[in-house]
Amino acid sequence: MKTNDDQFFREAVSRICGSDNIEKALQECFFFLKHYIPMNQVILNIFDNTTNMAEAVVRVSDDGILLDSIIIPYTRQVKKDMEAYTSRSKRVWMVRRLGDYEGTRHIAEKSGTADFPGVIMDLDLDGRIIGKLTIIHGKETRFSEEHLRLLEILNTPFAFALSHHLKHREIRRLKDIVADNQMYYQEELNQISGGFVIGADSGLKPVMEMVRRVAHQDSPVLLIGETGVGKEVIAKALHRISPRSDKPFIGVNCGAIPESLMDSELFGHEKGAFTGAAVRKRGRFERADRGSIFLDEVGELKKEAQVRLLRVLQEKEIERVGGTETLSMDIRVIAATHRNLEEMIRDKIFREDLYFRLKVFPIYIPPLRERILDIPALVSHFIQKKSVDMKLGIPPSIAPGQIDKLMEYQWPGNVRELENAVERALILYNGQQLQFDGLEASASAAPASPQEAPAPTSLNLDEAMTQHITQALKTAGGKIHGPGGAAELLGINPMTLRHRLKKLGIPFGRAARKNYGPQRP
Ligand SMILES: Nc1ncnc2c1ncn2[C@@H]1O[C@H](COP(=O)(O)OP(=O)(O)OP(=O)(O)O)[C@@H](O)[C@H]1O
Repeated sequence: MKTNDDQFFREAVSRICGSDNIEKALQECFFFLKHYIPMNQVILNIFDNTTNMAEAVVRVSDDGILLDSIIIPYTRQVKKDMEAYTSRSKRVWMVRRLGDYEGTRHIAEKSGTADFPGVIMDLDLDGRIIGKLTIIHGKETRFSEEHLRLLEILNTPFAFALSHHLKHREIRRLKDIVADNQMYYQEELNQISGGFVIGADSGLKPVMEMVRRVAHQDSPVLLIGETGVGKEVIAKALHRISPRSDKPFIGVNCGAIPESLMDSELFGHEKGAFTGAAVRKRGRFERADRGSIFLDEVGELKKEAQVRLLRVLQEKEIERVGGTETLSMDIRVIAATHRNLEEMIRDKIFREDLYFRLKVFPIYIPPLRERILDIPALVSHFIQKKSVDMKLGIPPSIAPGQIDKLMEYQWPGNVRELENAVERALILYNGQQLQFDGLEASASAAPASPQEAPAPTSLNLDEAMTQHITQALKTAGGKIHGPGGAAELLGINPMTLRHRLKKLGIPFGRAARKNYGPQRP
């Protein structure tokens, strides 16, 4: 190595390895190399053999670091070229037109440099090409053998820097997955520490029966019910008993994400896809891969987002915003709504095709006023849970007559409202017994859904039975016998059920089916 080569090498390496941030390092190096080799753009590319995608990992030009990401599929020819490498004698060579050389054609076309001459260097580490460095200058530029010789001196440092960057990137990706899993296990812990379904053996029995039936399939499930009835609780229960239970459960509140961020939230984005997209971000679909995605308030999705969601459901593929790579997804979709989607279809604010995709298996969750027998267990569950959260020591007991009062109330906000009422009572707790005051004032409040008739509130056995059987009929869409029929859901003989229906005066049969609502399975 000549002395000036020695100095050149040291100066260049101090720049290539001078920063953990490869963009910054390449930019520093670019300014230095410009004194020796003509260039107005330098690109570090990788070729991923597993996905057959070529990616411009970093691009630096006279204008600075170019942020828009370029990832494109590469052809068999490129692969051949890479494989032929071992028999090629040169690691650095020039091409008259970047668009004519297979290994650079795709990225050159995408970056508008296809007509330019360039110098290409295979970056070689441990006898394997890990990427390419491409140097580009004006159309008339003639690179010399001396330029190639100088560049080749820097092969190993460039290869090292690229390899270090790729490892760093992989660690970031894995960290992301670990964070996801952590979130998931936290959820699991929450479930174990009391987040299970109260009422699974009473008012929600027909619901849980449906959940158990569908859990082992991959079919989309649509949970329908008023706000606060526990749709998310049921969605988590479904995921938990499904074969995907060891994979993530990712929730999306479709009503809470601004329209402008919806695509990036759901599908992720590439680095530089828009202002502020400084790093690549995985979307919720990608995070939910092999697990379940819970699309809460799906009725709130705007029309454009509905179209994109439909495409994902049909094609089971996503593309990150600003990306070209297509990612296959294996996801169980659980959607939920408190709105009447059929009415929204009539009003042309919800797409019918999306509705049919989502409602493959609809499950109706009845409002709390239709399953008042669950109230005592729910109240006791919330008292236990919140006493721990509020560090109250031994959970207080309930004053006599209070449970009756809670069972007489209509609960327009359903279980959520009940949970809040318990919390309020605990805050006001004076060391005696728990009182639930302030409910009477809103006892006449209308139910959250105008479609639902108020339930009987008496504890009379016949009335409670009527309520329970009516719920099973609603879940079964009025069907009595056969799979999914009310008799099966209730675990009794269809003949016995018919007998009880007559005795209790509950309408049934073909003519009465309309009573059990079109949205209910
Ligand atoms: N069966 C249940 N067992 C235990 N907790 C429940 C049950 N149902 C609801 N909850 C609790 O009530 C609250 C509301 O439930 P959840 O968020 O699942 O309702 P939702 O129907 O999804 O509401 P929204 O329509 O507003 O999204 C939560 O804190 C939840 O833990």
